[in-house]
Amino acid sequence: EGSAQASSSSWKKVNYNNVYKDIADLLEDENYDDGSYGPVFVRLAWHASGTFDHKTRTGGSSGATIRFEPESAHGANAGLDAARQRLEPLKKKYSHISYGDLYTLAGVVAVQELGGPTITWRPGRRDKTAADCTPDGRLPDAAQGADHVREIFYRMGFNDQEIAALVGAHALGRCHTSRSGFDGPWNASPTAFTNFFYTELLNNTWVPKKWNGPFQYVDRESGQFMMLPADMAFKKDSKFRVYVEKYAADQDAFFEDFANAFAKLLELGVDFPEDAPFYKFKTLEEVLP
Ligand code: HEM
Ligand SMILES: Nc1cccc2nccn12
Repeated sequence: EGSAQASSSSWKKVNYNNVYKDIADLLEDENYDDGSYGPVFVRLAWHASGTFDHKTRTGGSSGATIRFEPESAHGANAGLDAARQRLEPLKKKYSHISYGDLYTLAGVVAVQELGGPTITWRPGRRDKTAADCTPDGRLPDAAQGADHVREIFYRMGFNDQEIAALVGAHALGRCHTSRSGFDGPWNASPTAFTNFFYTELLNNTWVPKKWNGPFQYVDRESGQFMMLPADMAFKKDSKFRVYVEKYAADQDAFFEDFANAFAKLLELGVDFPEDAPFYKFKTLEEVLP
């Protein structure tokens, strides 16, 4: 998956409103997971960006090195080839777009089209080569708790409030034993961007799942839904819990804080051209009511 090394002004040759619409048209597929590529697009955008180290200014969403081995083969990135392959035809169609811009924009489209807040986004990420891949271990380990989560996200430059807002994206999608090894749906509506991650985390009784896979939780009420050990850290840790309770009680507050933190995540490590415009895209529904 090589790409013509974008010149510093390639980004000006792309109509991002058209790219938004084409990505939105790719979302639905009744034969994929719960009927949408939205959740895995959000995970691709987050993993492409979450490698950033603010001390060394390495990693982050400029470069899109997640598309190359060894990074694409890191355990945390298992399954993301499904998202990259779904988006590949758009790289062909919009030859001047960078993978970095394409992958992050796909995350924006997914959040917005699944009912989430408007995410401000800028073009101008420039692709790098496989030589610039980041080392493994920069993304969080779901088997660990609050101290590890803080270590990973403080390294990116986030605070507790931003971390607690970001994890609300677990309202989307599911775990796959073939990818992370964890299993299962977490809720009956995994393709709706809501504050349900927080309400379910707080309102359900979560007990260890009895199975021979990795340690995870299941809700005692239905026995159907899951939470990761790292998810439970947001309920157990008193500083994170303050935000979990705030977002469970107020979806608008969650949307506002998520929009700010997700926009910041997707810009980690990028030196944007100073004339790159900020976009606030309309959803398909707003354009074609
Ligand atoms: C707090 C640390 C986090 C940990 C330990 C974590 C871990 C995981 C794991 C193990 C999965 C299941 C992967 C699979 O088997 O397919 C997953 C899925 C997902 N994660 Fe996270 N995650 C974290 C934070 C985030 C953040 C910050 C975002 C986005 C802002 C995010 C978005 C998602 C989405 C959308 C899915 C569903 C993907 C799908 O359905 O294919 N996660 N996460
Ligand atoms: N959707 C999803 C993915 C990964 C972890 C998780 N915990 C709760 C929900 N959830």
